[in-house]
Amino acid sequence: MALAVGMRVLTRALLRPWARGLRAAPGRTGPAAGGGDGVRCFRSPRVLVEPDPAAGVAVVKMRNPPVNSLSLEFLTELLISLEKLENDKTFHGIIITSDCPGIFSAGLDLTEMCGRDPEHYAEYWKAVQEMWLRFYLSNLVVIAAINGISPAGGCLLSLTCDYRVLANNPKYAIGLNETLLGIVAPFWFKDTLVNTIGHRSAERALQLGLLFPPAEALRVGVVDQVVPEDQVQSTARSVMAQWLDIPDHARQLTKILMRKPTADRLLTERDADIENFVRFICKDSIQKSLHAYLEKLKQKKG
Ligand SMILES: CCCCC/C=C\C/C=C\CCC/C=C/C(=O)SCCNC(=O)CCNC(=O)[C@H](O)C(C)(C)COP(=O)(O)OP(=O)(O)OC[C@H]1O[C@@H](n2cnc3c(N)ncnc32)[C@H](O)[C@@H]1OP(=O)(O)O
Repeated sequence: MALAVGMRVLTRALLRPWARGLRAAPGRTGPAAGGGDGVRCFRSPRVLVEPDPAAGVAVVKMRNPPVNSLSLEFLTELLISLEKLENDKTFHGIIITSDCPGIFSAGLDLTEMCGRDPEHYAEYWKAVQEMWLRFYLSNLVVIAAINGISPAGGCLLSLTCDYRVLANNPKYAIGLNETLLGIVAPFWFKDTLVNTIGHRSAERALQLGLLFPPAEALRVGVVDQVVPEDQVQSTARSVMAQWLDIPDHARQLTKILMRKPTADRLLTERDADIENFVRFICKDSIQKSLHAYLEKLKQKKG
């Protein structure tokens, strides 16, 4: 008993620095509907939360069609959903997945980084940082059930999770492909990949902008498991049960021990990182590359 209380105090002390200043901004979430068992169901236009209170797990479904691009509004809604779940003692784990067929997330929303003013770029980048910090340091067990393609920011979101299950579909691929767009993955994207697959594999993947199909993703370690498409959710649920069997405080402290140095680096350089991003993204050459890339995506159809 005394040990459990001591662990709780220690956990709070360790988590406190991240809790401060990391609260999600108020957004457009809909009213929480009370469930019959007292557990709240969270609704927002782009995030669907399906709670399973008996298991202590909630499934968070991203539904920002057509491609779940991480727009400012979508990021805000995701963060608010995460915060609500973290603040509800019913939940110990979340499974993040997509409600858009064939696409987990197309990554950062290119329209947020093109043809806007520097203030907008700064606001957007702060939200991207926030998403990374909040998911990376979440006290919940976070499992990605990756049921679609997951480039760049979509891959980053998966990499913040504790475990990744990818559907075995040859159309799906995952990786940090920024260089293919003529842009550079920031140091904290790079650090997260290095922590997951090691320095050499990360260097090669980042320079070449590799998008790994399922078998390759598993071999290099970008994902932990590849399963038939119809088993992605059930696999995520059974992996979650294993993780939830571990005493929560011990697991949370271990997660923080493993991730703190990486998160600290961004926390201490957060403003400089925003300035760097704004300077980089405002360059004519970068704007031209991004415009050309967006045009190519649009013309693909016609
Ligand atoms: C040393 C100095 C260092 C300094 C460093 C400082 C700062 C670093 C600077 C920048 C870092 C930025 C990091 C960026 C991270 C990112 O995530 S960038 C986004 C990367 N994403 C992609 O490359 C994916 C692009 N999309 C696709 O490949 C495809 O859309 C698809 C996901 C495979 C889906 O294909 P399909 O189903 O065929 O759908 P469409 O291509 O037709 O797309 C439908 C519409 O969606 C629009 N769209 C697609 N992706 C995005 C996106 N990421 N953002 C916004 N919009 C997107 C697409 O244009 C279509 O729109 P329309 O319907 O035509 O209007």
